[in-house]
Amino acid sequence: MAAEVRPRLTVLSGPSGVGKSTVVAHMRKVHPEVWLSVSATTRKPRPGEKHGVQYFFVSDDEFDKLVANGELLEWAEFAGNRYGTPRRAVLDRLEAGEPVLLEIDLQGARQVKESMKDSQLVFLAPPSWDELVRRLTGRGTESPEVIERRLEAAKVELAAETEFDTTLVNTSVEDVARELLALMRVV
Ligand SMILES: Nc1nc2c(ncn2[C@@H]2O[C@H](COP(=O)(O)OP(=O)(O)O)[C@@H](O)[C@H]2O)c(=O)[nH]1
Ligand SMILES: Nc1ncnc2c1ncn2[C@@H]1O[C@H](COP(=O)(O)OP(=O)(O)O)[C@@H](O)[C@H]1O
Repeated sequence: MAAEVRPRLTVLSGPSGVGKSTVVAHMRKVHPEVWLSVSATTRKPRPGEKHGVQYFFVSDDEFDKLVANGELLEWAEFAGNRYGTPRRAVLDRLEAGEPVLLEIDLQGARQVKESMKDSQLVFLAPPSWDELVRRLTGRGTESPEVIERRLEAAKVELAAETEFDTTLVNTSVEDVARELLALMRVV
């Protein structure tokens, strides 16, 4: 099989509130067969979140062990919690010839690019700064202080856009989901 048609590892990153979860949810509604890695995290589950679905919720000790045993493809600390991608499940999917999608932060995206050279990094950008603020505020899940902190982080993330292979601007969820599927060669 030629290298350019091999299924690739695709990383989706972008500032908090830009619409990453919304785009991924829409994509999986249209194409339920698309596989998304489930990360391990030390963050506490939010109401409605289930172990093994949104995340594998682990203790600090368990996370330490995952790191020590080399079981994570990448990991990072974000807003006081640790998050990491289980390595085995990702490699199994790629070896089976299936495309793989990771929704992780900028620090994780950088590590993946370093360790897996043929991965592609996709940056999800807001149509404008004001729209990002509107979405993050409008979601209504964070306090004003947390929104401020996430917007500070967003400035750093937006400044790193040129490190990514592709930028998709999230104006229309349907359009972005379609473009992402095309990049992953699912459609
Ligand atoms: N590096 C890394 N980041 C992750 C991983 N899983 C999730 N993240 C990122 O961690 C950040 C916080 O996630 P979360 O607490 O679920 O908040 P939310 O994505 O804003 O709802 C987001 O930028 C996620 O993309 C992972 O396995 N590795
Ligand atoms: N293209 C879009 N147009 C308008 N609102 C959007 C769009 N994409 C997402 N949103 C809204 O923006 C908010 C943040 O989206 P979310 O998917 O939670 O962001 P992220 O996962 O990147 O933090 C949600 O209220 C969501 O409904």
